Amino acid sequence: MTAKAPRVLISDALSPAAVQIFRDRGVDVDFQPDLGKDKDRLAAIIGDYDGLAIRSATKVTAKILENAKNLKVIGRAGIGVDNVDIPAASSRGVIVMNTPFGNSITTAEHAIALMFALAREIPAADASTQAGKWEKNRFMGVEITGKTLGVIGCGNIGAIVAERGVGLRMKVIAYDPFLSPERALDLGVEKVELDELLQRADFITLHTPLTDKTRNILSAEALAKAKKGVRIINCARGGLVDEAALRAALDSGHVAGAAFDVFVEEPAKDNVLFGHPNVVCTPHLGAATTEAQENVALQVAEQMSDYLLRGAIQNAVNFPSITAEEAPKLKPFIELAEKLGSFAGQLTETGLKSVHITYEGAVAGLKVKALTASAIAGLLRPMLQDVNVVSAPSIARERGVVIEETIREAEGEYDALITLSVTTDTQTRSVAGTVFAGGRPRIVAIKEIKVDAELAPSMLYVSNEDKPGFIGRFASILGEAGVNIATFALGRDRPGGSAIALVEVDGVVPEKAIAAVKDIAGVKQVKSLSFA
Ligand SMILES: NC(=O)c1ccc[n+]([C@@H]2O[C@H](COP(=O)([O-])OP(=O)(O)OC[C@H]3O[C@@H](n4cnc5c(N)ncnc54)[C@H](O)[C@@H]3O)[C@@H](O)[C@H]2O)c1
Ligand SMILES: O=C(O)CC[C@@H](O)C(=O)O
Repeated sequence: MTAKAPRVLISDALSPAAVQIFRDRGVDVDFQPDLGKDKDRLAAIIGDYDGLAIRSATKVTAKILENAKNLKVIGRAGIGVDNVDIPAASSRGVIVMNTPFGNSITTAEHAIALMFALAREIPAADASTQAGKWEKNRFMGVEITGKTLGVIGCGNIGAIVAERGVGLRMKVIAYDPFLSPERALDLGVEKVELDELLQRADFITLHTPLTDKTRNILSAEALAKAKKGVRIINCARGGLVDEAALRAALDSGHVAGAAFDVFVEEPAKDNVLFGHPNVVCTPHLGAATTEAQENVALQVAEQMSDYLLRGAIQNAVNFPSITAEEAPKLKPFIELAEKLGSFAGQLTETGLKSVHITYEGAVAGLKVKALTASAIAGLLRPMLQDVNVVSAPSIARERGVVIEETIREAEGEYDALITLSVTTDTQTRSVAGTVFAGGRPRIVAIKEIKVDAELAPSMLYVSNEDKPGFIGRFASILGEAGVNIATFALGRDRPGGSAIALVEVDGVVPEKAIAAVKDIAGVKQVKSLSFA
C-alpha cells in the first residue's frame, strides 16, 4: 500500500515556484493565495492539511490552530513569524519554520533605497514633476557621503545595510547588544550604545525584531535625544518607533524626514504619519522583489517537504534543526529516549520536580535537544493527553519541571548510553538504555541495577527483595491467570539485595494477578507497562 501524500495549503501570495516544488516532491498542494484574508474560511478548512505555507497576510491564531487537527508544520516564506501564535503552535506540536536569509538582501536594498528617497525627496519631486510644476528650487537634498548612518539591530539585514553604508562612504555606527566586537570590526562599523547612536546619527535605520525590549525603541524620549535634522528609516517592524511621537518630531522640524515600510497597524490605511511632506511610505514592500520571493518560496517549499516526507527540520523557530542525514541516525535514539521517558512516566505517581538526562559516547554527538524533547514527551504522555516532542519541553517548563542535560564521553561498557533520572516529590528514579545493532532500543539499567530488555507493547515491572522462591511463585500466578510470558529479564544490585524484573507478556495481565504478585513476600512494586 502506498502512503498517502501529505497535503499542504498555501494561503498567501507565494511565488508559484513553491507550488511546483511541492508537486515535484510528491506533496499534494492547494494554492489559495487570497485565503489568508478570510480567517473564517481558513478556520473551516485548515483541518484537512498537514502543512500551511504563508507570508504575512495569514494570521495563524490560537483559534485557527484549534481547528488544525492534522497540521504538522507551518512554513513562513519570509523572516518575521509575528503573524503566528508560536506558543499555541508549539503546544499543539506544530513545527513553525521560516526562511531567515532569502529576502535579507532585498530588504536591505529597500532600506538603502528609502534612505536615498529621503535624502533627495525623490517621491515628492517625482509627483511635482509629473504634475508639470518643474519646482527646481523646492527640492534641496542632502549628500549621503560622509554622513553618519546609525543601524539599530545589526543581524542579517542590518549587517547588509551597514556594509552598503560603508560602501557609500558613510560612517556607520551600530547599536546591537548582541553584536560582537569582532563582527563589528569585520563589517567596518563602530559599536555604540543607543544614546550615542541617537546623538551622532544623521540617518537611523531599524533592523531588529519587534519584542518587548524593542517596542518603541524610538520613543518620544529617544527621539528627543536624536540629533536635530535626523532622518529615520523603518523597514523592520511597525511598533519599533512611536508613530505619534515621530509625527510630532517631524512637525516640529526636529526630525527632518522618515521613510516607513512597516506600520503598527497593517494594512495601513490611515496612519498618523500619512500626509506629512517629509514622509515617504511603502506598503510593506521590503521583501517584494522577484528574486527574494522566489528564494523564500523555494526555500519554504523545500523545508516543508523535507519535514513532511523525511522528518528533516530546518529553520524551525520552536524545535532544533535536524538534517535529512541526521534524521535516520537520530531515529532509533529518539525511540529510545521516548521509551525511557515513557518507562519513568508510567512509574511516576507523584509530582514531577526535575529531569536530568545524561548522553554518553556516540549519542552525545547527536542533536540531544531533539532527544531530550522526545524523552520529556514520553515522560509526560502517561500523565497528559496530546503531548508531543514539540510541545513537551514548553509544557514541562510551564509546570516548573527543571530539565538538565549532561553530555560526556562513554564511561562504561556501551558505545552510546542515555540515562534518564526523574526526581518527583518522593524519590529519584533512573533508567538507562542504548541502541543495539539493527536500531533496536534496549533498557540496560533501572535504578542503577543492570538488566537487558527490549521494551515490548505489554510488560510487567516488578521490584522486590532478592529472595529465593520469587520467580517460581510469580510464573505460576501468571500461568494460572492464562498469561503467557514471552521474555523475562532480571537484575539485582547484590545477592539478597534489591532486585527487579522486566517481563514481556502476551496480552494484558488481569488486575487480580497483579494483586497476587504484589502479595508475594518481598515484592515492593508491581506495575503493568505499555510501550505500544
Ligand atoms: N520589511 C520587510 O518586508 C521585511 C523583510 C524581512 C525582514 N523584515 C524584518 O527585519 C527585521 C530584521 O530581520 P533580520 O533577518 O535582520 O533579523 P536578525 O535576527 O538577523 O537580526 C536582528 C538583530 O536585532 C538585534 N536585536 C535584538 N534585540 C535588540 C535590541 N533590543 N536592541 C538592538 N538590537 C537588537 C539582534 O541581536 C539581531 O542582531 C525583523 O523584524 C524582520 O521581521 C522586514
Ligand atoms: O512576505 C512579505 O512580503 C514580508 C516579509 C517580511 O516582513 C519578513 O519578515 O520576511
